[in-house]
Amino acid sequence: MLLYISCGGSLSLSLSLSLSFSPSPFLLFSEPEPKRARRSLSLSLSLSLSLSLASSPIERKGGGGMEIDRAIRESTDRRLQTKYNNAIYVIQRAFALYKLEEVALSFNGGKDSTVLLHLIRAGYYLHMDKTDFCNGIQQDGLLNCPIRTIYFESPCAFPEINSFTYETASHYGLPLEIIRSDFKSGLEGLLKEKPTKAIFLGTRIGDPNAVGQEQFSPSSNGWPPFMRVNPILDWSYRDVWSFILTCKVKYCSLYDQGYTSIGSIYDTVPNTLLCIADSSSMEENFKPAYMLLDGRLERAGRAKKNSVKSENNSVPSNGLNIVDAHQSASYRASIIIVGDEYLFGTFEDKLGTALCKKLHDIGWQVSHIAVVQNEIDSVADEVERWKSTDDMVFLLGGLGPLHSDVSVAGVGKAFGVRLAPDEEFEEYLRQLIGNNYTGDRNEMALLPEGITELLHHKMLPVPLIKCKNVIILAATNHEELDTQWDCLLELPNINLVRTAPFKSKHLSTMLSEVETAQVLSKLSVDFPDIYIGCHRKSRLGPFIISFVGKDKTRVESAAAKLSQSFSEGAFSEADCG
Ligand SMILES: Cc1cc2nc3c(=O)[nH]c(=O)nc-3n(C[C@H](O)[C@H](O)[C@H](O)COP(=O)(O)O)c2cc1C
Ligand SMILES: Nc1ncnc2c1ncn2[C@@H]1O[C@H](COP(=O)(O)OP(=O)(O)OP(=O)(O)O)[C@@H](O)[C@H]1O
Ligand SMILES: [Mg+2]
Repeated sequence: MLLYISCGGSLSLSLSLSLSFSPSPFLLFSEPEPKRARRSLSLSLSLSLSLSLASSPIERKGGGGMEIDRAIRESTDRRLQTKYNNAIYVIQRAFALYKLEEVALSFNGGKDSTVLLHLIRAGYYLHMDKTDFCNGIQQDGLLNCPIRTIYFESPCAFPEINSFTYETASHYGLPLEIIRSDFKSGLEGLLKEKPTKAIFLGTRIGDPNAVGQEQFSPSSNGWPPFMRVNPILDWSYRDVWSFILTCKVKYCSLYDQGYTSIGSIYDTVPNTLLCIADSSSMEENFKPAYMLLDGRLERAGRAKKNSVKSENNSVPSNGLNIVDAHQSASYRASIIIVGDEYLFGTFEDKLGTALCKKLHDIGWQVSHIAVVQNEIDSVADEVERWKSTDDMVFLLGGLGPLHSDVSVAGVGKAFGVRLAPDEEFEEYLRQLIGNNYTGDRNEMALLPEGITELLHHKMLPVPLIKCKNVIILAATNHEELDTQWDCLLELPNINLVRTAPFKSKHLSTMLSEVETAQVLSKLSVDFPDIYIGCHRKSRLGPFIISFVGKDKTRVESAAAKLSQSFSEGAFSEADCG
């Protein structure tokens, strides 16, 4: 369903002029709150085009976007200026490529779309500025921003987000098009009703949906055809807040209450990293979003989709359901060991086994352990194979500055993303190894773009690398593995969930495999939820049968059933540590 709401703006010059003087929308807006950080705005008298218009009605009403351009140019933040210039370039390219009525801004009141809105206002002002000078048109008509603005309104949105979106649209005269259906069908309807060739989005590298996107990316297969324009794709969390604070633009009040990335009311809470410890108060208080130091943790307040699995281990009588119940309570991991030395037989891998034990101890199943060569393709193939079937994939080895250290590149290839320099990781490496790199850029700081999360912990000299559900461990011995594992268990939001531990029982017998085979085969059918494994240390020594599962009673009854099938004393309990 599509609703068109005119908020005081229009594509027509005269209409936008008359409506922009209506005072009511502006009353909704106050100056930025005092607690927000302010930067002094020095009024330099440089002969910039924007300053030459400083006293025009555009500036007085604040609708023309020139104040944004001026705030950035007057700031001393060189990084922000570069990011701004690049974003404006992308926006101007879009305005040059498409007719104004064919482009739309996808705006949802979030911090990224707030930045995007103001960049578009500035880009539009600069674009029109050039056009008008060419055409000899006066500037005074550009009080509002007449870019079509689409908002997918949902009953699950925070009321603060909803009202901020409406107020902002009203304030800047954005012609708002409200869509009350899911993104895909909403866009199908939109494209049928109005020719829409390009849509501006506030997507940033690091967003789950940014993988593989460029600044201009056609919509995905299966989506209606349009160009996704992502002017702030390369902006960091810090860049977003530098822009908002430098330009002193209003943002949704939730960001002053500890929210750092906003989804629905059902999956978003304030970011605990901003919680202010105050034992005297019963209430939890939070610092504003711009105080978050590590932007990589901006989504720490967002619940992970599908992260909560059923812990219900109850066993129904029907065997099929037993399997389902058992599987739903288990997480699966795979382990990939990278190293030619293990394949030559020169060294024996012990860390993989130790990691299996650690995973087993937190109730996870290890589906697979592989040893691969130091080749990007070997790593990529193996990661590719397991990343979608297992909850987590662990890589051991192949991390470092050597030609044979290919784990990071292999992971990037498996996800189809390129490697890009990671400033923060580079800084850690610099602190650890000084400036003794080969070449002018540290190759170890090239990480898979858009999917890398650095896992920080005070016990780790360098954060661990996580790409989606793949974690690259940096351990070379048991002690390091123990430390890294303990850190992983303490870190929030990485989905390494402790589940019900496995229970096991081991029986030892001097009976032969031939004598026990038939009974064991029937047991495995009767107890599909229990792993029944056999092991012997020597051909002539005792034969060990293991029963492993999450339900202790089921483990016990499977073991008891085996014992009862043979003469008394044929089995004794074995301790397999
Ligand atoms: C205007 C617009 C265009 C989109 N186009 C695509 C697309 O082409 N392909 C796609 O997979 N998702 C597309 N999406 C969905 C987004 O990738 C993403 O799921 C959405 O922004 C919600 O993010 P969240 O799941 O983190 O809340 C689009 C969303 C919007 C609002
Ligand atoms: N409901 C929506 N209506 C319109 N556009 C949307 C909607 N949800 C997402 N988008 C578009 O997708 C972009 C990315 O969404 P995302 O949630 O990552 O960023 P944000 O909401 O702007 O900021 P935050 O990360 O703080 O939530 C938005 O900037 C906006 O362009
Ligand atoms: Mg959001």
